[in-house]
Amino acid sequence: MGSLMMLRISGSSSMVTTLGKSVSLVTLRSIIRIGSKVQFSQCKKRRLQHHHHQRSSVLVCRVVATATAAAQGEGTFTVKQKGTTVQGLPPAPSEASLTTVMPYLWSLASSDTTLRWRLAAALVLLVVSKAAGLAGPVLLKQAMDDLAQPPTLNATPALVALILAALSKAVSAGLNEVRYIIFAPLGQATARRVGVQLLDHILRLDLAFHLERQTGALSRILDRAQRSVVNIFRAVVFTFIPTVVELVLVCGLLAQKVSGMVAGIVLVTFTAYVAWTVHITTQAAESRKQVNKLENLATGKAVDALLNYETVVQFNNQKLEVEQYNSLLQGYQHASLASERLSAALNGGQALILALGIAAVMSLAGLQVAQGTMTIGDLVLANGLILQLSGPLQFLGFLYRDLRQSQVDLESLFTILSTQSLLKDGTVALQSTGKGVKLRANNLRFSYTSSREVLLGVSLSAEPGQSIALVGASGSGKSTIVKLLLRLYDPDSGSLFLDDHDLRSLSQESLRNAVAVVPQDTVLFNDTILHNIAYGRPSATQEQVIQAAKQARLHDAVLRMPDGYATRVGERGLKLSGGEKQRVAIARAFLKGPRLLICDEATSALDSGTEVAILRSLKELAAGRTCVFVAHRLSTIKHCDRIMVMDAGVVVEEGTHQELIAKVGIYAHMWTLQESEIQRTAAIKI
Ligand SMILES: Nc1ncnc2c1ncn2[C@@H]1O[C@H](COP(=O)(O)OP(=O)(O)OP(=O)(O)O)[C@@H](O)[C@H]1O
Repeated sequence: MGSLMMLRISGSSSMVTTLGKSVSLVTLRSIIRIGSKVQFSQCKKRRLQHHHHQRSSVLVCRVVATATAAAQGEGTFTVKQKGTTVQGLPPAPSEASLTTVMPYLWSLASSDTTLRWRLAAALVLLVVSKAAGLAGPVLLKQAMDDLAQPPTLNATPALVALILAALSKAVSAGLNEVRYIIFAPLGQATARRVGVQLLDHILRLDLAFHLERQTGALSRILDRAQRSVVNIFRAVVFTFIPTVVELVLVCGLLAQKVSGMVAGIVLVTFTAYVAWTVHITTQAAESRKQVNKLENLATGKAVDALLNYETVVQFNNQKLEVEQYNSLLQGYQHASLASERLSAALNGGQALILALGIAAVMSLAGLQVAQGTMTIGDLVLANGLILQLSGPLQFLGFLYRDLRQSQVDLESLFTILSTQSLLKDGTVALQSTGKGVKLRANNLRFSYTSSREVLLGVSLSAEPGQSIALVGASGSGKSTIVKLLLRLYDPDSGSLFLDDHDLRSLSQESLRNAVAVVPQDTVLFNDTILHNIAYGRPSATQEQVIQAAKQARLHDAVLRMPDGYATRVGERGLKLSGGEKQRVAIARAFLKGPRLLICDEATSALDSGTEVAILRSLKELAAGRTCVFVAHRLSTIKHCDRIMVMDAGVVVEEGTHQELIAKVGIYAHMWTLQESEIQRTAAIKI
């Protein structure tokens, strides 16, 4: 005997589903304390290592469940705990300058103890590897000075110094590699956190935000934000800090071992180099912004055309799409070329400054050697140290550019992260299971844009388990009411109540758990049909999903098409008809078991045979739940408890089918028209 147990933990909130009943829990302890309903005991945590280096832990517990008198279960259950919990991000700064980005990234990286240790270890290794690198030229100078004193009695110290000088490079490089390995997870983990949080944030933003953005452009921002985080970390931890440390060490050594003058020239060269790099890169950043903008437009255009492939082909507009894409790409090319030219100026200038600096140091050192104020060893030391510094300096320019570009990319990230949803989430939890919900709407007024009001004072109500229908002319505001019910928008004035709670006071999660929508056009994910149905309740078992599919009259043969349950929609010729897609939507709703069912033109795109079959499924689904039907075909809603006839944003008639027919008003007129249409079609068929 067994009962279904699923526990999902993410962050601090938990959810346990037992015998079809969901209970929100804060920690595992409180699950154990529930006692009378569910008892977890002998819990053992087991860590699992998956491929792709993912780790998760699994809690295996002995569970005794006595949820209802009829169903009792006892047995050992596996409780899965997600290994990839994501903590919240620190608040994003309002703009992306170096002074705001660094503290932001620092707080991202330092919020995790392991990452903090990695960062500390990487910084220690950095100093040690730099010191090892600089030891090379110093040892070389030592050997030169020893060997330059004839006759050399004992050459051993000089030879040892030469060998150590050669080895120091290898030691420095080796330590560098270790630093990369220690650092890599830090950059990756931080980038992942940014990516996950950004997607989470975007998905929680309101519909208005999503309607204004192009999906392709959003996905690029998501992509670039993660790359930028890694780039900035790499640039700062591997290049800027090391170069500054190295510069200080080199100048100190030169001043002490060679001369203050040489150290001064190195400092001037470095300053000129950085000034040139910053000057050109600032211009390049502007140019890069333009490149990004045009690239986003071009990608967005291509994604749009691909997503709307069928429409493009139906209107024979391939040429138009390609031409528009081409002109956007041309703009992108011009902007990229300008960016490339700046890049060439940057590289040329940097090389020149460096060459002039080295020439100045070497000629000064050569002069001093000739005058006898400097040894050959000093000259070798100066040369070695400058070469040591020039390597990372060249890298510095490249990474500074990268850094500025990343800064530009992060600006888009911050803009999105600081965008707040227009809909403030409430705190009251609407009961998600149980009988139908009580629905009230008082005097709803709403406009999408300030220029036109779409709803001009709509009131409606439904008792638990009742069904209401919204009918009326196209554009009269029926779907808008549905959007308000789902709280995709808030009304400008008036209020909506579910179970006597104002919709604005409800948590959106609980609201959406209690409501299911069967839309006109069901969107399927590129996954198996089972997955698409399970989307209604991801924690459902395969048996429950198949049961829901049966309730929606989706035949097993369709589920298994073309060979087994594993085929993804769109793969190996698996494509569903309009009616089958509707059944998937209905199966989703069955699985969800909502308190409020909304059918927005659920059958209007179907032939009458399929419509009858789907209406039968819908009727079963609707039983006991509160339902809102939006329909053009009146035959589909004539049994509803209340029918609201809408026109230009107001309810013009309301009542039952019989009452409205008896009234001989708009509804009765629409009914007569549709009936005679049906008879005419039937006559044509005969
Ligand atoms: N996102 C939007 N932005 C601006 N106007 C919108 C938006 N969505 C709908 N509208 C407008 O609001 C009005 C009401 O639209 P709604 O979709 O609610 O009508 P409907 O009665 O459901 O129509 P139909 O029966 O054709 O689906 C229409 O004039 C429509 O153009």
